[in-house]
Amino acid sequence: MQIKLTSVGKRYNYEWIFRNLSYEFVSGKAYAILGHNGSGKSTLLSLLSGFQLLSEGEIAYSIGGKPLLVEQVYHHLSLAAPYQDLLEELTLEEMIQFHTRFKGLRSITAQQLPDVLQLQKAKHKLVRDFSSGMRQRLKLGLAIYSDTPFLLLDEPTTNLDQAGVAWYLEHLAQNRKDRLVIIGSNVPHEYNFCDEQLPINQFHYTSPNRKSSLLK
Ligand SMILES: Nc1ncnc2c1ncn2[C@@H]1O[C@H](COP(=O)(O)OP(=O)(O)OP(=O)(O)O)[C@@H](O)[C@H]1O
Repeated sequence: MQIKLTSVGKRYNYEWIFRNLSYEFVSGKAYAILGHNGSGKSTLLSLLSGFQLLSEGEIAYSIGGKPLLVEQVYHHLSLAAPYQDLLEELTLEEMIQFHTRFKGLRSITAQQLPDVLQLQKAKHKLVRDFSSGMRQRLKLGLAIYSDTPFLLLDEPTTNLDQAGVAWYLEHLAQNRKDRLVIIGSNVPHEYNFCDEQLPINQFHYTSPNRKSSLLK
């Protein structure tokens, strides 16, 4: 999987979040998108996932050397993010069954996943009754263990305790080979292992006065 950005910019209404972003992401590497709160990390991740439209520029995707339409990216993508919903009315076991109808798992079976998540005791518990750390582990486990070449993780250790952070680092390390991994973060322990760091601030649009930053 390869993603090439050429002069990409995104604005909401009249506010440019970033502009002139040219970059190339390739499989086999892990990338950290860095920046303070509100700097545009989640915005960039959602552009990369194809969930949001660009305001300017181009994003080209390819897989195995063949071009991939943006509409097809979600087939090859797994995602864990704070704004992602879980199905509250399902039990853990049902949630895993539901997920695997759309995305198969890599290296383990659906029956093994609760053990891998260290949530075996919660197999029959409704997701709505999960603690925030359990929810985060479930989101991460479904993303990391989905059989996809493109893994996007936004703020992956949100709500995790020390053991949860260690779990995340271990399971991601075991499942990142040959994948493109992109992490949005401002917490060093969740991205220290990444091969590349991309501070979003360097693409912030700065203008001498606010008027000239308005869209012409
Ligand atoms: N749908 C939207 N409409 C208008 N403005 C938006 C929208 N989504 C995000 N923004 C603005 O874009 C900017 C970047 O937001 P974004 O969520 O990408 O930042 P972030 O770096 O991920 O922040 P955090 O670390 O707090 O999660 C912020 O100023 C935010 O208010």
